[in-house]
Amino acid sequence: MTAGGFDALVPVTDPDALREQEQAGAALADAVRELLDATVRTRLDPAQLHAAIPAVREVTESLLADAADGPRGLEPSSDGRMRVHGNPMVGALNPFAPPLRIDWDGERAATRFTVGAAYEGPPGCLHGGIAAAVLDQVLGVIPSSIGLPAMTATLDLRYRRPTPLGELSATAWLVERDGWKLRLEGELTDAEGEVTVSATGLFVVPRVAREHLGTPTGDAGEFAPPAG
Ligand SMILES: CCCCC/C=C\C/C=C\C/C=C\C/C=C\CCCC(=O)SCCNC(=O)CCNC(=O)[C@H](O)C(C)(C)COP(=O)(O)OP(=O)(O)OC[C@H]1O[C@@H](n2cnc3c(N)ncnc32)[C@H](O)[C@@H]1OP(=O)(O)O
Repeated sequence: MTAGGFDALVPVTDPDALREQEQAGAALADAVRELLDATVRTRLDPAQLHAAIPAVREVTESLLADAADGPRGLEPSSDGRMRVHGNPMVGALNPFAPPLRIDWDGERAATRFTVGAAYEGPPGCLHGGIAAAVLDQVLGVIPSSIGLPAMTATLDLRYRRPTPLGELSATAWLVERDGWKLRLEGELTDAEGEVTVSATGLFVVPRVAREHLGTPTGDAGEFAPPAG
């Protein structure tokens, strides 16, 4: 990802060790993403499917030997930015995330990504809820990148044509700012360049974030914790 529009960062004690941890976690997520895709696509017979389960469970048990009790929440990254690593769209540690890698320059955000069998809704096409999640995330990056971390208050979608699975892109842009409210628009586009879904969103800086303004991170919708 590119840097955000401002550079408020949190101090990281040992960035090299943290980077190594992040890279290993992301590599594991990549491998599990392949497993997810294979699980959906496999045509092995019932006995072969049952035979695969113990090995998968063994890996799960090994990972749970040292795991958080619940969601990870906001954590500092090796680059000093706060991130939700479990985010289902951009989280580096989440195998369900495509993952999106969103570039932004303040008032515009864009991503190219690939979706396969695990995201299928209508046959051969992207599930509409996933399209909504992608657009929610891409629109949601912009408020943070201009220092106004905001939550989705409304998200209106127009599904213009089916979105084929495969390579896609999404873009979003700021239309208007009115105090703590931001109006954003965006589009999901297929590999042929056809717009398949268009979105309009109202994002509102929540009261809790208003108290923390001045310490946003500029990253994918996260904000820094309160000082002290
Ligand atoms: C558990 C705590 C979490 C705290 C997180 C804090 C900050 C995080 C910020 C960014 C990071 C978040 C996510 C990552 C980025 C992208 C991922 C995609 C985004 C999401 O996935 S995000 C999850 C889905 N999202 C929600 O889960 C929101 C649930 N909801 C609420 O949390 C409140 O509802 C909220 C915050 C929307 C407003 O509440 P509030 O109390 O802060 O603000 P308030 O009511 O004062 O409204 C101020 C002005 O906005 C107007 N306004 C409000 N809502 C409106 C609406 N729906 N339509 C038209 N106008 C609306 C009012 O009319 C007033 O307008 P005016 O000033 O002109 O009178």
